[in-house]
Formats: sequence, structure tokens, C-alpha cells
Amino acid sequence: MDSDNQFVAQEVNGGIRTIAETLERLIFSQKILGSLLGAGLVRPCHVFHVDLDEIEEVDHLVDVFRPAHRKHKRLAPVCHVIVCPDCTLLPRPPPLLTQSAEQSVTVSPTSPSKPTTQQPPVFCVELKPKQGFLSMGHQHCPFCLNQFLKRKHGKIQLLSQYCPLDLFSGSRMRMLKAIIALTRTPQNNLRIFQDGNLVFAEECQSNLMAVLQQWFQVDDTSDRTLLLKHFCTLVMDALTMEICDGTDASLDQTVDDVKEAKESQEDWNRLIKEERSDHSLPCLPPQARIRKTGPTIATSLPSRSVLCRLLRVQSLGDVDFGRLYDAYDALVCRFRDGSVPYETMRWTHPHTGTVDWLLSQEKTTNQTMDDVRLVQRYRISSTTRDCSIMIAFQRLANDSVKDTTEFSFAGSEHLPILRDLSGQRYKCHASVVDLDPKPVTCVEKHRRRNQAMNEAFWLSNSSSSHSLTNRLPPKV
Ligand SMILES: O=P(O)(O)O[C@@H]1[C@@H](OP(=O)(O)O)[C@H](OP(=O)(O)O)[C@H](O)[C@H](OP(=O)(O)O)[C@H]1OP(=O)(O)O
Ligand SMILES: Nc1ncnc2c1ncn2[C@@H]1O[C@H](COP(=O)(O)OP(=O)(O)OP(=O)(O)O)[C@@H](O)[C@H]1O
Repeated sequence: MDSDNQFVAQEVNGGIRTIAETLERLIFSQKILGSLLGAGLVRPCHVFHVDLDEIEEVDHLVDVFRPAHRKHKRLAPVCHVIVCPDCTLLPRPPPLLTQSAEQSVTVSPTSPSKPTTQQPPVFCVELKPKQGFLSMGHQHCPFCLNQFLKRKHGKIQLLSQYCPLDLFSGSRMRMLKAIIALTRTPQNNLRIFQDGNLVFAEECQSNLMAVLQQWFQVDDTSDRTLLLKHFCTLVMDALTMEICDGTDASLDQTVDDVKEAKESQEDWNRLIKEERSDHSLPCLPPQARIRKTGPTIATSLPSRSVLCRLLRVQSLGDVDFGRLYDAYDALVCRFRDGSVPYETMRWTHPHTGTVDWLLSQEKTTNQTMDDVRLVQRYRISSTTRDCSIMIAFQRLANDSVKDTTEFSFAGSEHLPILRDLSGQRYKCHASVVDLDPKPVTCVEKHRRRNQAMNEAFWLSNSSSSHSLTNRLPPKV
């Protein structure tokens, strides 16, 4: 159930989400986030009808697979579902390439083109990178702070070695460090799939080398770190490759591309040895880039890469928390006294639900509309701070290695081709998933979570001599 229910109770029919609400979710992910991130990263989804008892049955079937801390989760009671393509696989080739125009072609979005036995396997890396920037005036990113809260609540035993600021920094060494860290402490931030099946995750960590051996087929066993190098560099290249679909809305941000030298054996030795031992130390901010107008994004990422696109949208939530909480409190009062209809917060609203209005820097003459924009931008950012990037890779047959093209045709688009360290080529495709809208009440949820994270951090590090000047969000 949406936790905005308190504001929309009169529209909820016995607790069942309406088709209008389902369509609103689809519009949010496809239209709004599709424009902001670039349509190429958001795979097309469709709405289908289901019966409530089917939902209950699926909910029941899924329940056995949920880990203990997610057992409270339930599928919303709905009569409509959004069906997305399976992003662990590459987009299907166009039917006309394989069938004659006269034949009827059934395209079922639920049955993507699983590779046949003759084709090399498709490996997919899922990253849940979380917030890639440091909030104003903070020394620790929310991911690293949240580790202390998660440990306190027993959700994790070990603090993660990963820091999102490394991944989003655009510095090759820091990105490699982040990816290595994810292989060591994957938590829910790294998963690997082979032909759609989960083969590496927090709960199946011991598989990593066997999976990478299948993936990269390395014969040389003298270098025990070779597989890891292949994996980390290929994933990093995919995260930083330019995705040129020409459809992304301009967020008017400038990011410098930095070309760095490839890493030496000494670099790798250092990276592999490196372990994060002191989690109380501040997170390392990326090198700042200066821009003339609007917020600065501190990164050296290529501007059209999936990571940079995500960071730009995330940065819509880089706001003064005091101002955000004031705006939220004012809006809640107005929903309750009826002076502002909750409809204003709908992603289907003809004015406030448009990308142009949401991104506009122009101050309105109406404080309420400024408040609405601030909260809506924060909600958009929240979704992109919680989504996953899925990158699917498929090895190209050796006889095509000599081919010099850098794209392969699949669906209506060209798939980029990347090379691993040995020169082997892979078709690849990146998508962003889990683009559900967050409720308006996520502002309140995050206000409390921020306070709890800070408290857990202080509790854990109270005896430390480091400078622990993380600022608590004001007015909590
Ligand atoms: O608050 P965070 O950063 O811990 O994020 C929550 C996620 O926890 P994580 O830290 O990624 O393990 C959390 O992930 P898990 O369920 O723990 O895998 C959810 O994604 C949650 O979103 P929602 O409430 O289900 O819409 C996420 O809540 P929102 O922050 O998106 O509201
Ligand atoms: N389009 C997709 N293709 C392939 N895998 C996907 C896709 N969307 C989601 N997943 C997989 O399902 C996982 C959970 O997805 P998501 O976070 O959207 O579900 P959820 O709504 O959080 O689930 P819950 O019902 O537990 O709240 C993702 O981490 C990813 O592994």
C-alpha cells in the first residue's frame, strides 16, 4: 500500500490500487524518468490486467524467497500489473530479422529471448549504486552512514567496503576500488546473473571465481587476480561508456571528461590489497567541477554515461534539508486543510507533472508551487538513489573478433561493443530498473532515517578521536 494513503484515502477503492494509479506509476518511470535519464536506459513496459487472486497467489509463491528482513513486504492488491522486459538479458532482435513479414509474430513481453544453447551465455551485472554525491555540509554519504544503522538493526553483520562516492567519482582507480569492494561485500548492491539466473549475490558469494571463469574463460591460472581484473575493468567500461540516444532532457549541467592512464600491475596490487578498515573516516568527495549556473556535480564521469546520467538526476535531491522539511510540512498542512489538492503531486498532473516545469529554475510567485517543485524533485531524486543499473554482456563469437564495427544490432537500437583486457568483444546493454515513484511521505521517512543513521554512527564511533562533524539535518 502506498504510504501516501493518508492524503488520498478518498480515492482508494477498498485498498485496491486503481488503473489510474498504476498508469501514473508507468508514466513516472517511462515518461518522466525516461526523459531525465534518457529513454535508452529505461526499457519500455506495459500494463496488463490480472485478477486479485492471482496477485495473492504470486505473493504467496514469492514469500518463500524473501529474506527474513523483507518478509513484511507484500505485493500491492492490484488488478493491473506493469510488465517489464527482463533486463538480465539483451534486448531481443527485431522479429522481422528472423521471421518473414507475412508470418504473425507474437511478441510477449514476459518471455524475452533467452539465448539458445549455441549462443554464448548472457552475463548481467546488477548494481544498486545508491547516492553518489555528498549532501550539502555532510562529511559522510548516506550509504556509509546507513551501514551503522543497518548493523545496529541486525540487517548486516559486516560494514560494506563500498562507498558510492568512489564509484561515481569518475576516477578509474576509485571506480575499480568500488567494484572490487562490491565483490567483497555485495550486500544488496551487487548481483550477477547468467542467462537470467542469479549466480552471485550476498547469499551466494563463494561462486564468484567460478562464475568469472565461465564468463572470461581465462586459461592462464598463474595470475589469481586476472579474473577480477577482467570483471572490474569491463564493468567500469560499461558504466562509463557514452550512451547516445539523443533523447535525454538537458539538465543543464557540465561535466568534464577526464582521460586517465590505464592501471599498472602495481596499481592492481595496491587495489587488491586495499581494505577499508576505518569506517568513521569521512567519505572522499570527488574532485569538484565548476559550472556557471545551477548545482555543480562533482565528478569526472563522461557526461553521457549511465553513471553520470543517474548522478545528474540524483542531484535534484541535493537540497538544503531545512528548506525541504519546511516545504514538506507546509504542504502536509495544506493537504489536510484542503487548500492544496493532493492532485498537484500526481505525476499525471498537466502542469506540475511535466519535466519542463519540474526542472525549471524559475522562481514562481507562489510559495506553495515552489514547495511542490522542491518536494517533487526530491522524490524523483529518491527514486534514482534507490534504483539498480543492470548491464547485460554477451561474448561475440571469435570469428567476429576481426570485425571492426563497434555496434551490434538488436531491437531498434545498436548495442555498443566493449572489449575485455584480452581483447575479447562483448555486446552490452545497460538499463535502469526499479524506477517506482516514492511517496510524498518519503521526505518524512528520510528525515527520521537521517536522524537514526546519525545516531547509530555516533553511538558506534563515540570513542573515536576522529573529527565527526556530520551535520544533523536541522529541524528533525
Ligand atoms: O532508505 P534507504 O537508503 O535504506 O533505502 C531503502 C532500501 O534500503 P537499502 O539501503 O537500499 O538496503 C530498501 O531496499 P531493501 O528493501 O532493503 O532491499 C528499499 O528499496 C527502500 O525503498 P521502499 O521503501 O521499498 O520504496 C529504500 O527506501 P527509500 O530510501 O528509497 O525510501
Ligand atoms: N526489469 C527487470 N529485469 C530483470 N530483473 C529485474 C527487473 N526489475 C527488477 N529486477 C530484479 O528484481 C529485484 C527487485 O526489484 P524491485 O526492487 O523493483 O522489487 P521490489 O518492489 O523492491 O520488491 P519487493 O516486493 O520485495 O518490495 C531487483 O533488484 C532486480 O534484481
